[in-house]
This record gives sequence, C-alpha cells and structure tokens, in this order.
Amino acid sequence: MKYQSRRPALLLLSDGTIFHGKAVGDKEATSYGEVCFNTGMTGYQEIFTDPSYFGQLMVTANAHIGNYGATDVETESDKVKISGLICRNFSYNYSRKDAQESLEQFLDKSDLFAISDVDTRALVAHIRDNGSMNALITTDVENIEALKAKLAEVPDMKGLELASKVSTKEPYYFGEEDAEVKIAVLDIGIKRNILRNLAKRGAYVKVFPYDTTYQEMKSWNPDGYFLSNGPGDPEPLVNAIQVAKDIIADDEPLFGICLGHQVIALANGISTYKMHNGHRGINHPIKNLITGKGEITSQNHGFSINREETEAHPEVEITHVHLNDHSVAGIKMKNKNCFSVQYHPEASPGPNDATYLFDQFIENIKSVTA
Ligand SMILES: NC(=O)CC[C@H](N)C(=O)O
Repeated sequence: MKYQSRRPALLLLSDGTIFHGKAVGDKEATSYGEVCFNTGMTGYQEIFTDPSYFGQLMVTANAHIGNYGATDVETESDKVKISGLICRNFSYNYSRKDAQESLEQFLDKSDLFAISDVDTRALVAHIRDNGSMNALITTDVENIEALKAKLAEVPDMKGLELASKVSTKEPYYFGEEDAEVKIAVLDIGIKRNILRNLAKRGAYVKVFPYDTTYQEMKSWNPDGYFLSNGPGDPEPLVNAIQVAKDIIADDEPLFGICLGHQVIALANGISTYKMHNGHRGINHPIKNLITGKGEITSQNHGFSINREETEAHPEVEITHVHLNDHSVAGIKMKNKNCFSVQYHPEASPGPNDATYLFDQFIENIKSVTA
C-alpha cells in the first residue's frame, strides 16, 4: 500500500508556480508556511524539531530523507516544529542499528504532513532565484483556486512575531544545581543542544519564558545571560530587545545565538532585514576576523543584521563574516561583556568548528566572577 496508489499531492507557491508530488501517509491534508530549503545531507530530525523553523515548509535538498530512521535523542525540542515537509524520496524503510522507529512514525506523532516525489532540484533553484515566499502543500489537488485565496491570507514572515508560539510557558532548570556558574536564558525558541553545551561546560541554567523582564531574570542572581535562537522576525520582539538593552546597560556577561544575535544588534540600534534567501545548511563558511581562521558552520536564518550600520557603529565590532555573501556572522561590543553569532555553534546538525564560542562565554563569565 505504501509503495503503490499513493495520494497525489502538490506544492503551490504564492507566485502561482505548482510542483506535483505524492502524499506521505494516507490522510488528506493541507499545510501552509514560508517555503525554505536546507542543504544538509544529514540531521533531518534535528532540523524538523528546531523551533527556529516554526511556520516554515521545509524542502530538503538531499535526495533521500528517512533512510536512517529516527531516535528520541536527536531532537532539538519536544516535537516537530516545521509546518510541512517537501522531499524527493521519502524512505519508509530505514537501516541503522540505533534507530528506534521510522521517520514516518516519528512525523506521525507530531501530525506532520509531508509530500515526496517532488522535483526538489528544480524547486530549490526556483526559490533560490525568486526568493523566499509563502506556499502550501495539499492533497486537495482539485481545488487550487480556493486554496490560492487561502494562501493569500497567510501572513508574511517579515514582521511576524513567532517566539511566543514556541517559548516555554513556565521557567525550568537544566544542568547540575551545584555547578560553577549560573546562566539565565531568555527562551525565544531555544534548541536543546545549546542547553547541553552550556551544562557540559559546568553551567546551571534557568530558562525563562520569552516575556520575562530583565529584573525577573536578575532576581535569580545569575552570573551570565543568554539570548536564544528562534523563529520569525526579530524586530517585533519588544521585550527581548529591552532585556538585551538592560543587560548591556548593567554590563553583565551576555551571549546571543541567531535570533538572539539579531536582538542584540537591534538593542544597539542596528537594523535587521529579510534576506532574499536565507542560509540553511551545515557547510556554511565563516571567517573569524580576530583569529583569521575559517570555520565551517551550521546555519538557519532568513534575516540578517545591516552590515553598513554595524561597520559604522562606534561600540560594535564585526568579529565574523560569512564568506559566501560577506554578511555579518558575528559581533562583539567593544567595551561591554557581550558578543553574538548569526550561526549555530551548537550545530545539531552540523560541524563542531565553532563550539569554542561556548568556552569563550564561560570564560567571559568567569572573568567577572573570579
Ligand atoms: N535560527 C534562528 O534563530 C533564526 C532567526 C530568525 N528567525 C531568522 O530566520 O533569521
């Protein structure tokens, strides 16, 4: 049954282009979101559960998805966060000793709708040339005109606040209580591997909901602060930007990743913009301008910070640059204990070239607590 008579499905882009495929699974479904592609060859489970992808339809550029199955540890949050999956070949079978279930079973638990047998090479080229846009995937292949009207109502990613949709509702702790340093995290969509990386370096972490104020975080008496990755446009994150401003004003140790990096830039009056196409993959080249060394990094972002404004800023220095398009990949504040990167040192998936940034953060904290 799985290999025969599969339901026809299609992808409709907001520019009217249609790509045909087949539904994975047997249900009727329609899913909406901003279409984006990830070029990583592995790490699909980590990608699908990354909260930064909330509200996005994911195209996997790799030709085979699902062939190494799923586990309950290769996850970056409690459930699948992408709004739909578009792939070339979906593997119902899997082959790996440690896998616990098939990708189909794993996606079913989050009720995720996926379509396969799509010409993803043509699709990726289309999105690359025409830029990011909203789209839908559906099994309702006879009702395109009605679906077009619904697609037109899907909000644009630019200006969209999504952190509140994925942030924790209640504060929680991570790591050992008797750890050397205490770090307060503002959760605007955090990936688990960031928490693992902090705890592994001797930090006890308290994770706060997205709308927590600096004063509330400070009352826990942390040694340092962290602003997480997350979905959506950074600009509407009024509270997070205020929290960053307050931390910087008090000159407390601060580190930000991806959305957190963009929030730190906005707190410094540097604007952000929506990229033609984001960076999503696990082989993005970065140059560290302080050491002169190259890094291969994991990336997932559709917004970026304004390069000219950063260069002209008297208190902010560019520390890392993306070698493909020279966009800003990292900054630090010249006279404050604050730095951030646009990419993902926690990888998951991806290479570990940049994990030194977590060591640097712990050193930054210890330099003031010692
Ligand atoms: N991974 C992230 O934190 C992504 C940040 C932001 N949502 C962007 O797309 O640029």
